[in-house]
Amino acid sequence: MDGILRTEDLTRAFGGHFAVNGVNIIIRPYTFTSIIGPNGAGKTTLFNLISGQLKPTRGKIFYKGEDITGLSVHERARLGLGRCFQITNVFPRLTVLENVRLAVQAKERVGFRPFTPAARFRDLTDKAMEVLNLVGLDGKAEALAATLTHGEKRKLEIAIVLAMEPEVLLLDEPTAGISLEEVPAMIDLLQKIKEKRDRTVLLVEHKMNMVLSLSDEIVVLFNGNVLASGSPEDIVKDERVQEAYLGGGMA
Ligand SMILES: Nc1ncnc2c1ncn2[C@@H]1O[C@H](COP(=O)(O)OP(=O)(O)OP(=O)(O)O)[C@@H](O)[C@H]1O
Repeated sequence: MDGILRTEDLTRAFGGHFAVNGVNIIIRPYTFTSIIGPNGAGKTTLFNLISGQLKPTRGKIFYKGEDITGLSVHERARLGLGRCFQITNVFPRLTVLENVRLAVQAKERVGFRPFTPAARFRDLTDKAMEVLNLVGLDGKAEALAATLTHGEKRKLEIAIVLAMEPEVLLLDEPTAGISLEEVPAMIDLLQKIKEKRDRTVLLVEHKMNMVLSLSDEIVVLFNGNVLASGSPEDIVKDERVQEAYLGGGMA
């Protein structure tokens, strides 16, 4: 089975150091899959290889059976791989709604336009509000993006990517840097995205406890290799995984 995404012997070296080393993973469509591992395990490197920000030293990446190894970030995005690009994606002087409406508009530019300009504007606004509703930022629609908290900015960033309707949503540590009080709301949002079951989600995270409840599948990286992969139940039982996480203490 090919899955929606598959890597084959995916490898990236920096100098003599193999950050990702011969990784073979298969991501099944419409699943929520998390890539976890201790610091330095190679998660971000693997993620950057999948999104196209980094080129592999060796190996291949397939999307829906097609070899996309040579494609740029933008070409991959056009095929349906949507990645949250940190906060740089957000225009701080625009409102939250304007930020998301621009993303809806960018997505629809390529599509069929049956509306008058006014009706089209309403339609874009409605679609943007729908996404803001999902991420819980509808109450902040008219706020300037610059005034959001860090956690809200990360939600906005997710809203912008969701507005572009990617088939695969790539999320890089969505709780990184946000305050502890904002973490449960982010987990709730990830849960909601999962429950919709309308796209495949690939999450990179180093907090084991956070991904156990969210994930259908977990891939554990250690020293650039896949240490284990399987359901959350399989992963918690795996002794190699327990050892990798501080000799038994799951982080
Ligand atoms: N651009 C780079 N140049 C040199 N070494 C790098 C580079 N990027 C990553 N590395 C090294 O590759 C290894 C894997 O790094 P990576 O950032 O992928 O790990 P990670 O699992 O995402 O870690 P963390 O949880 O700390 O973010 C580390 O040893 C890191 O120092």
